[in-house]
Amino acid sequence: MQDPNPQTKVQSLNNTRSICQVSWYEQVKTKAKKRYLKAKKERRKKRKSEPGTKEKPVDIEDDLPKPAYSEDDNDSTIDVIANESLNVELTKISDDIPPRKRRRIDPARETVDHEVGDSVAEQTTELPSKSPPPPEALPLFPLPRRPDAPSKTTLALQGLDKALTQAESVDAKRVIPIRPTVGGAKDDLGISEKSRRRLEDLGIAELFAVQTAVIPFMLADPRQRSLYLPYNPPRDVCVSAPTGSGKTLAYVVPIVEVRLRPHNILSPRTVTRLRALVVLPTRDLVTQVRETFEAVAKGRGLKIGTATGQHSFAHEQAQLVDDQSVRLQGGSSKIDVLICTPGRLIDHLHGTRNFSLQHLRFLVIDEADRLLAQSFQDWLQQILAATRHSSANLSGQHPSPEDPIGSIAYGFPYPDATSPNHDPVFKDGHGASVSPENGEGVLDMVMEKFTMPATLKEHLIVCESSQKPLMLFYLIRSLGVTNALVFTKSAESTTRLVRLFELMQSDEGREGNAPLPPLVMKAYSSDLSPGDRRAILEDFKAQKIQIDTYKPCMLRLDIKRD
Ligand SMILES: Nc1ncnc2c1ncn2[C@@H]1O[C@H](COP(=O)(O)OP(=O)(O)OP(=O)(O)O)[C@@H](O)[C@H]1O
Repeated sequence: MQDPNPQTKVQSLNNTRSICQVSWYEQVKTKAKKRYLKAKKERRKKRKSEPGTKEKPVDIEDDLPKPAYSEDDNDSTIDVIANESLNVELTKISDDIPPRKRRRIDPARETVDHEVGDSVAEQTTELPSKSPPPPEALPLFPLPRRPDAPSKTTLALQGLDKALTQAESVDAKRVIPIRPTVGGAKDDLGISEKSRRRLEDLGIAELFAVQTAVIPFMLADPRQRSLYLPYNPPRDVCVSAPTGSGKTLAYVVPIVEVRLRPHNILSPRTVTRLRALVVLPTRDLVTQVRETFEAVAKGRGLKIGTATGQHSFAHEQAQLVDDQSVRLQGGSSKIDVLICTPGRLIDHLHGTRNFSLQHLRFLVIDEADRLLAQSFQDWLQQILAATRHSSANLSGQHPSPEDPIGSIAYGFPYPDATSPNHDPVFKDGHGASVSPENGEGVLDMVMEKFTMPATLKEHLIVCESSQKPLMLFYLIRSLGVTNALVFTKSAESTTRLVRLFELMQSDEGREGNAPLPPLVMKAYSSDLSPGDRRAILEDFKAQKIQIDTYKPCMLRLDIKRD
């Protein structure tokens, strides 16, 4: 019967064919497997029969490539055929070559190997391995280390101005003779013969430490000696040195020298200009500095003026400027040097027509640490503004070209606050015994560490504030002090302390104690007239007064004792 559906026939034929294929595959697989197992058995037998060979827990199958005809693998006839031939090959190889042995790892030996190093390398090469031999010794990496902490000095100097950290420290004991010794090296102080003679007349035979640093800095370069510096930028210098170390002369001598150099274009002078301005905190200091200027510049024709408020404003104006009737472009001046207090200076900048700082060559801020603590009317900024351009905005004058101005700040530890220019030079005259390289000299100064005279003895009594006068009196009496300066904070407390001391002294003999030598006490303050103040000082120097009470910052005392 003809199949109604020819497709069904074809399919049944196909089914028959696939059954045949499976049975053929099973046959081939069984044969190959048998051969493989047989070969394996023989290999085992052979190994056992070899003398001294123990059965090892080595599975050769692990080392050899796995046959592709595993029990689970029945998906491809071609694979089976290929694996069959592979198995034959493998059988041959395993018959000829002893099977590779799996290396047993002995932990103890492994440790020793690491320690031994070279021998490990030898043993490793014996092992059949394709990996490159390990390096003989691994490089040692440095262990992490805690960085050294910066020194106290480095930390303290952080953020300070370069000029301050690189300050030139001057040895306090350094002196230079005014006149070079016969046959000695010629000095480079820059002081003229005329000035040397004048200083000798004043009893100055040698320059003190701070003067040896500042005077050559301002005079040794011939360009600095000329009045005008058209191509040279102005320079600033900040000086810190102990009281009485000679700072005043250190700026007075260069100013007198520069102004009166014979080769200066204004010598012999035709026009008077205000060239130097010295600012001080008190009238008494102004008077003292004026005396020093007059002494050093004697016979040189230098015109010196002061403005402190001691005289009327009109009187001072008449001293300062020649003509106030009309505005003059370059201003007008009757003096070469002005020594003043900051308040009065600002008054003249605002209120005196033709008073001008535009030709200023030197600006000296003496006692700068105290002066700059007073922000009164922003006086320093006003002065600097008046030196840089026309003071037209202050006294109604017209603009004029700038003149270079160099500033000298004395006793001020932070130069950038005072300096109108960049890169000020700092001279530290405290004579630090440490080297300047390690910055400690500067550090002492920054930390306001004061140098005390070696012979000075200090006594300290801790007491209640109300007991202070009593304790002071006890100290003076018990130590047998015959000359004392007592500083107070105000003129009023100065007077009160003197009164208290007089009362205490009058009470001393009442308890039947042996009378002590009487003390003479005086109050020295701005409440007194200049004449009275001078008389008190003279009496104190002559030891007619045993105790003087002062308001600090009032004056500088120069007392010479034999
Ligand atoms: N080279 C010197 N040789 C001898 N005496 C000097 C010399 N320099 C200054 N003197 C004297 O030393 C005293 C103190 O000097 P000066 O007033 O200049 O000190 P100072 O450092 O300005 O003090 P202060 O810190 O109080 O302002 C003055 O009597 C002065 O005449």
